[in-house]
Amino acid sequence: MTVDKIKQQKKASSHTFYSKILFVFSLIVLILAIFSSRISFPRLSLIASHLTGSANTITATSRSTITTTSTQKMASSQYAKELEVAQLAVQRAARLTKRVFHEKAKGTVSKDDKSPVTIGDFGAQALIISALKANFPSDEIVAEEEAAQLREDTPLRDQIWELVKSTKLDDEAAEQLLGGAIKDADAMLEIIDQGNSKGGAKGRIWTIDPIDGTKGFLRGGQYAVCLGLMVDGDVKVGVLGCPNLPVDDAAPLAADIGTNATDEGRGVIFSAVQGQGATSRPLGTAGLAEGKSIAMKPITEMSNASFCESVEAGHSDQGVAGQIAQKLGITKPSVRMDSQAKYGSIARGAGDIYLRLPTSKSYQEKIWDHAAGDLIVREAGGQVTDVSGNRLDFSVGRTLAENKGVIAAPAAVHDQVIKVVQEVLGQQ
Ligand SMILES: Nc1ncnc2c1ncn2[C@@H]1O[C@H](COP(=O)(O)O)[C@@H](O)[C@H]1OP(=O)(O)O
Ligand SMILES: [Mg+2]
Repeated sequence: MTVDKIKQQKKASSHTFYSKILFVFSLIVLILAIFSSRISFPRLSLIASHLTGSANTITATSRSTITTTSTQKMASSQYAKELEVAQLAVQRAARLTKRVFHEKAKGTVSKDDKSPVTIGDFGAQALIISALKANFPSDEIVAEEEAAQLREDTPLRDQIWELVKSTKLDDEAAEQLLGGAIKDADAMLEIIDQGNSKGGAKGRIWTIDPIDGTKGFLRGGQYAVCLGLMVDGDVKVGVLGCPNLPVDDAAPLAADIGTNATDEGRGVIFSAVQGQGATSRPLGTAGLAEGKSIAMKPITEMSNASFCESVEAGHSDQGVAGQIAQKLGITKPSVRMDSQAKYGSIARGAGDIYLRLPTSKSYQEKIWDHAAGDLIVREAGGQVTDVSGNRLDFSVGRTLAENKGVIAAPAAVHDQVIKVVQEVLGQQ
């Protein structure tokens, strides 16, 4: 054996020796790393890639880091598509209701429970459900209206169909996102009846009140187009279109807010996603206008606070509300307005407290009358409960069977308000 060959063999065996040491060392580091909860998986693979020197692993690591980042981004904008579709659907439906609002004859008929419903209610419900079904076909829907009456009344059906087929957003992309036009009048009736879910605690369920505050709508006052998404009984997305509220979030709640609304400077969409805050934006006729974050106004002195309640004395006990306000030290008279516009108004700090006191033992509030407003107020820094201080439970069907009344106030004073509510109700 030549000296050269011996040298080569020694070099080779020492190379194998060092490789073995490096391999054992790598193994120890890897085991330690696995047991250390502080080291994340991307960092783990980075260590592995350094140890093995494999270019492939480095690529995989970068990819896994990118995936993690985009997953985190997705998590922070969870329900982004639902929010966009919901806001555009409400904007389009509000466009339809505004056309009816300005007509003298609103195609009003009486429902079985004697409450009024107009061609605006039916038309808005058809447009919203059609947009939801185009985007989320397997979601369930709890909506206020049903088409039975329209199947018997062809002239009324045709009047609604004329409205529905001619109401569009002036934005091609927005219309496309909402799935475009409904096929014909019969398809419209079927769509209206897709809002017949029983509700409940499982899965994705939308709630729709196409015109909340129909009595206000007929009087020329406040009303709201309302849409909420519940997932497993919890409200995740809420949108309120309020065509007759001032656009300006800072506009104080005037006593005449509930009457003689005009289009001038009016029309706002409130929206919220659970954990992402609440927003307001002008109600438009095309794509969505830019939104602004909204928050409830802190109450420093109860004597300066204002409270809202229903115009309709049959919907909320105004006498009891007056006693509660007096006991709280509120000196201003109540601001009366119809619909969930009350929730939106306190969420942006135009008003402070919303009181809804039961007028009968048997009435059960409907989930579509509260789902969106409840989330928007809570996301703006408020608390919403029933008169006993329990959170509204949207998971028990089409009504809030477990709750009586609604008390909404800034979180910091909500307990104080509930205490007084219970004192006053206890004396009844
Ligand atoms: N006795 C009642 N108590 C509370 N709310 C009621 C009562 N009767 C009807 N409502 C509902 O009040 C809502 C309007 O509330 P507001 O007074 O805040 O504008 C309507 O959706 C209406 O439902 P419906 O449309 O079934 O008549
Ligand atoms: Mg309603």
